Amino acid sequence: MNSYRSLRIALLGAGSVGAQVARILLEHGDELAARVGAPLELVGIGVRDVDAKRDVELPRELLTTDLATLVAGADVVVELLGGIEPARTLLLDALAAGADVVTANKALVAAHGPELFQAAETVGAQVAYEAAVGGAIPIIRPLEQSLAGDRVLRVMGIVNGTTNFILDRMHTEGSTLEDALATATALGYAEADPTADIEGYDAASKATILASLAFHTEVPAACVHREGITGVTDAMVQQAERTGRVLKLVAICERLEGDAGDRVSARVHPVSLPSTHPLAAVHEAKNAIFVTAEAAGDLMFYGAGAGGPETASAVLGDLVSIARRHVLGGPGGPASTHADLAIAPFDEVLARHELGLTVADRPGVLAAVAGLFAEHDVSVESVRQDPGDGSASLVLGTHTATEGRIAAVLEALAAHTDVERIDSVIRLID
Ligand SMILES: NC(=O)C1=CN([C@@H]2O[C@H](COP(=O)(O)OP(=O)(O)OC[C@H]3O[C@@H](n4cnc5c(N)ncnc54)[C@H](OP(=O)(O)O)[C@@H]3O)[C@@H](O)[C@H]2O)C=CC1
Ligand SMILES: N[C@@H](CC=O)C(=O)O
Repeated sequence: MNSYRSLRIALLGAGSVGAQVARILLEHGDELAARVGAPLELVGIGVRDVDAKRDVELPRELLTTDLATLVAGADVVVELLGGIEPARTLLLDALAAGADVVTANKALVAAHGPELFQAAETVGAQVAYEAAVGGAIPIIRPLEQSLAGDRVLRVMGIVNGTTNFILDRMHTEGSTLEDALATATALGYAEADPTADIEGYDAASKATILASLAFHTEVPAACVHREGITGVTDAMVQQAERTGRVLKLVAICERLEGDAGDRVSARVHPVSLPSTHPLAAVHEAKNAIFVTAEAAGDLMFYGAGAGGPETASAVLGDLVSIARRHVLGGPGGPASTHADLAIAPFDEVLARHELGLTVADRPGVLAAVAGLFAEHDVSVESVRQDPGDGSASLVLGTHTATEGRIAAVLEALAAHTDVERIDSVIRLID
C-alpha cells in the first residue's frame, strides 16, 4: 500500500442497508484498504436513535444523531437514510465542502439528481448511486460508461423487489397483498413507507434514473407514467394463470422514433406476461433489466433487487471506486444530458390490453359492443366468451391502439348500457 492518508467515511443510516455497509467496512477493512491503496476509516454513523435495536451490533462510540457535524469532517459521505430531507441538505453540504457522495436513495436522485450533480461538478466532486437501481445489480455503470458509445433504444424490466415478491407470492402461494408485504418488510426489502413500493413510486424513481442515463436526457419524475399493484386483484391473478400468464410490475423506458424527431417514453405499470417470458422466471425480490442498444443488441442484467447485504455490495463498489479516485486520481464528471430529447405523453404510447367484461346475457350483445372499439380505432385481436354468464375476455391490439384510445374506449364501455361490468384490464407483453 502507498502512503496515502486514510479516507474519512461518514455513514448516514444504519438500517437494512447501512448496518450491512458498516459491518463490511469494519469486518473487511484490511482487504478494502489493500484494494483502494489507503485505509477507509469509518468515522461515524448517523442515526435517529443511537439505542435502537439493530440487525448488526455496531460500536456504540461510532453512532451519533449529529449528522451535520459528522458530514462536515468527511472525505466521502455514504447516504443510506432514505427520503428527501434531511438527506438532500446533508449531501449538498457535503458536496459544498468538497466531499464525494455515495447514495442508494433513488427517490432523492430522481427528484434532485440534477441539483446534486451540479453541486458536485462545481467543486469537482462525484455523486455515485449504483445501488439506487436494481439493488446488487450493476446497471448504472453499464448505462453511464459501458454503453456510452452506443445508442440505447429500450430499457425494460422488473426494478422493484418488494412488488415482485408480493406478486410472486400471490401467484405461487395464493398470499394476499397485505401478508406478502408484511413478509417483504420483515426481510428488509420494503421502503420505510411501503406505499412507495406498492403504488409504484419507487419503480418510477428508478425509471426516471434509467431513462435519463440511457437517453442522455433529463427525464423528470413527473413525466413518468406510474401505476402500482394495489389494483391487482386475486381475480386478475387467476385470470392470468388460466391463460398461462404471470402478472409483473415493469418499468419501460423507450426511445420512440418519429418523423418529428426521437422522443422518450418512461412508464411503470403491471403487465401480464406469458409464463415462458424470461421476466416470468424472476421470482422473490429479484430484479431483471433488459437493455436493447443499436450496436450491442439485447443485454440482460439479473440479480437481487433489494435486501441489506445485497444492496451494501453495490454501495461498497461505489465507495471503493470513489476512494481509488482519491488515491490515484482519475475522471469523475457529470452525467451526460446532451441529447435533451422530448418526452412522449403516455397517451401516445402503443398498447396491447386484455379486457375482462361482463355484458348483458343476450345473443349479439358483444357484436354491438364491439362497435365501440372500431369507433375508437382500437383493433380487437381475439374474443373469448364464456357461454351462459355473459363474461367475455378480449385482447385489444397494439398496432394502432394507443394508451389514449384504450382509455377512451374503456370510458365508453363503462357507460354502455349492455356492459354490466369491466372485470379486469391488464396490459400484455409477449
Ligand atoms: N432496503 C433495500 O433493499 C434497499 C434500499 N435502498 C435505499 O437505501 C436507503 C436506505 O434504505 P434502508 O436501509 O432499507 O432504510 P431503513 O429505513 O432500514 O434505515 C434508515 C436508516 O436511516 C436512519 N434515519 C432515517 N432518517 C433519519 C433522520 N432524519 N436522521 C437520522 N437518521 C435517520 C435510521 O435511523 P434509526 O435506525 O435510528 O431509525 C436508519 O438507521 C433508502 O434510500 C432506500 O431506498 C436501495 C436499494 C435497496
Ligand atoms: N424497496 C425497494 C428496495 C430497493 O430498491 C425494492 O423493493 O426494490
